[in-house]
Amino acid sequence: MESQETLLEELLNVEVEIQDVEEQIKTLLERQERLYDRKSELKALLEATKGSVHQVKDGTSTTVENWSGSFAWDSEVDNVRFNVFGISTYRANQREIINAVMSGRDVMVIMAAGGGKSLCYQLPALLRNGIALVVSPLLSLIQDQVMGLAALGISANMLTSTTSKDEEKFIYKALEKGDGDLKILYVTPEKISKSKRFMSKLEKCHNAGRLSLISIDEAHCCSQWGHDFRPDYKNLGILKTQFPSVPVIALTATATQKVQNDLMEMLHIPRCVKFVSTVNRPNLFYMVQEKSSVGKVVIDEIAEFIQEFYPNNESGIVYCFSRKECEQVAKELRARGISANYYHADMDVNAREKVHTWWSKNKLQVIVGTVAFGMGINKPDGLSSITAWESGRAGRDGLPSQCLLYFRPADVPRQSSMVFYENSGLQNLYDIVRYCQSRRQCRRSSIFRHFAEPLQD
Ligand SMILES: Nc1ncnc2c1ncn2[C@@H]1O[C@H](COP(=O)(O)OP(=O)(O)OP(=O)(O)O)[C@@H](O)[C@H]1O
Repeated sequence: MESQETLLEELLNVEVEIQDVEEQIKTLLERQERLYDRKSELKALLEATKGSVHQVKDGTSTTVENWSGSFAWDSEVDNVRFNVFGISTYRANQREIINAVMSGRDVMVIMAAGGGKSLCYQLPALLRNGIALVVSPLLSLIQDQVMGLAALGISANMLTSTTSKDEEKFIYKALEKGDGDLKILYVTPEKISKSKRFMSKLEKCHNAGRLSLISIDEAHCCSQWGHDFRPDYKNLGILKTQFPSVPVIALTATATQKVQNDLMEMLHIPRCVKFVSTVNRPNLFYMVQEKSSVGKVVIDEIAEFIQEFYPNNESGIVYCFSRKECEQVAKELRARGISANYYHADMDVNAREKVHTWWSKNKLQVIVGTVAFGMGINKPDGLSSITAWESGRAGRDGLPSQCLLYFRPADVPRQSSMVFYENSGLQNLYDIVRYCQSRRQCRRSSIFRHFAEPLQD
């Protein structure tokens, strides 16, 4: 039997060796992190290079024409901007985009969430003769837009699964015969791909010279490389084929170079004028918090965060992974004195609309949703306690807003199984895991890198 002294000596040696190995692991992990960062940077740069070659070949460039010069419609546009939309000055690229659309060109707009994309097609829609068609992926998004336009006194309608028979009749008459007052018509993509009746009315509208503009909102949904591919968006190329003389404006907040190229191809707009604004949103503050394995602790933390930073009922969204979790989290937040309700695709349309309206009118502080609630909700104020994927909703009024992501490495396998069959699914997931784990890099810089944009201070 070895003496106690020998054992102690060996224990000490082992401890020293463990410490040494831990140091080495730390150094290696740091090295791995740097390499991953450089890898993403190089891949993004490579994509961007491919893109610019493509741009030159296609002649799609923002520099060829001067869209900020003066145009015949300047005074009319200014009048509508100010007196109908109540907007005193343009934000970056808005005026140029409007001029390109008014000139009848196909246009692609990449502009950060809340940057003011809607004005870029709504304003030309009012000035051009006839009806503008807007394709938008989600009911909640469409309802929100139509509500907003009605408040401005603009005649906009939507043709979706919830449209009443009377309203449908009104819309079809407007398309077919030019009756009634309709300037902007919102539809979901299924209408284009599945409703022969609608397409035939649209054709009549076009033949009579009354289809003024086609707008594809959230256009990244067309691309399998985008983060939210929707099969019905795949067929939207038919619009340009059938109505070649009508300008198409494709808008999205997020499109890597690969997605942009894909969109031009899928929507048949190879010669579009492209406007790319910065992805940077200086008013958003990104934070990552380690997520406890105990559910109650996480809810306590979220509730404390809301109560500490947003005591005046400022609006927010909490995103969860599943519908069941949304319901549980909303209940738990209510139990902690926060006015919260859930929103997900399993609810019936009326219940969903009610929650959305309460929240919009500040009768509800927090919506707990799946990403179904993410896209396009136009509510400008307040906080968002959200995943990085959906920070799009936060701070749309330009005021400071916080984006807090709860991360636990043990959640990764569950997420992996969900995205495994998606194009670039795992790659995107690992990017976000690195975003969470990196302690060295500014979080904002990962966003620039992902979209191949030069770093800003
Ligand atoms: N030039 C402007 N001046 C002031 N406010 C503006 C201007 N342009 C747009 N807005 C307002 O900014 C908010 C966001 O605009 P909009 O909904 O068009 O954003 P978006 O780019 O479509 O965002 P998302 O990608 O999230 O849908 C709206 O409340 C809109 O009225």
